[in-house]
Amino acid sequence: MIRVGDLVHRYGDTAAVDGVTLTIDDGECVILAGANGSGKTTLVRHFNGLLEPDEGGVFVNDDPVEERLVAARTAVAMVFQHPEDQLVAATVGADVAFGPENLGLDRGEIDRRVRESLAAVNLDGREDERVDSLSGGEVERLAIAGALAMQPDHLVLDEPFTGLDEPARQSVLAHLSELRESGTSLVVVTHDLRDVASLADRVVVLADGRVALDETPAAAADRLPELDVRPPC
Ligand SMILES: Nc1ncnc2c1ncn2[C@@H]1O[C@H](COP(=O)(O)OP(=O)(O)OP(=O)(O)O)[C@@H](O)[C@H]1O
Repeated sequence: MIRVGDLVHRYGDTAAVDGVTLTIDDGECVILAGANGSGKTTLVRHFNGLLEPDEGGVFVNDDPVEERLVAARTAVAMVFQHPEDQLVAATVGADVAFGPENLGLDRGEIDRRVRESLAAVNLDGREDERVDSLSGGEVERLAIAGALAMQPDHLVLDEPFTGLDEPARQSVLAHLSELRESGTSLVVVTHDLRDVASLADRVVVLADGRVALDETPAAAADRLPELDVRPPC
């Protein structure tokens, strides 16, 4: 479970996250939506301690993130916009293996996770390719594979579908659905609900750093346009 309590994050005098309280249960899929600049990325960066709260705090699996940083980073995997900044190795296989290697897993388990994670994003069998030869969409898929290989309790994806073609999108969606079934919670940051509405249990909309809406997708649909969120078709 991820529990956010009265979280405030300021950049200078401006509160980008302004008193957010939110719980994400295990196995739940939450869409985090809102207009540009509403605080979505800032909020999720607190889920594994990439930012420190000015007020309030975040608990992951009941551990306070600030005090149990390694536990939080093991439990919560993130895929951000500009995934090219997240790549850590020269080849596809080595990049996906990096996280599991740091968990100290044995080689057989690492290889299995690399294979399965690449297959989930339609990059099967491309372990030996250089990352600098990949297209933008392939880099996005590689970053998602890297997060999947961690088999995290909670997976946060910030605008994961922007550069994906339809087969890759369908493949990632199918895998996210399986993950949710297996108890992984998913937080998908987007301002276009068409991507993941079918998967979501809840839609949380931020406006000016505050929770403006927290509803099921069906109940939220009517209010989304006024909050600058594109509703599902
Ligand atoms: N590093 C930073 N320094 C100063 N201000 C920042 C920084 N990062 C974000 N902000 C500001 O904080 C506010 C929230 O930004 P954030 O990126 O969290 O919003 P967002 O909802 O994720 O936006 P987008 O949909 O455009 O990605 C914005 O006003 C933004 O300009």
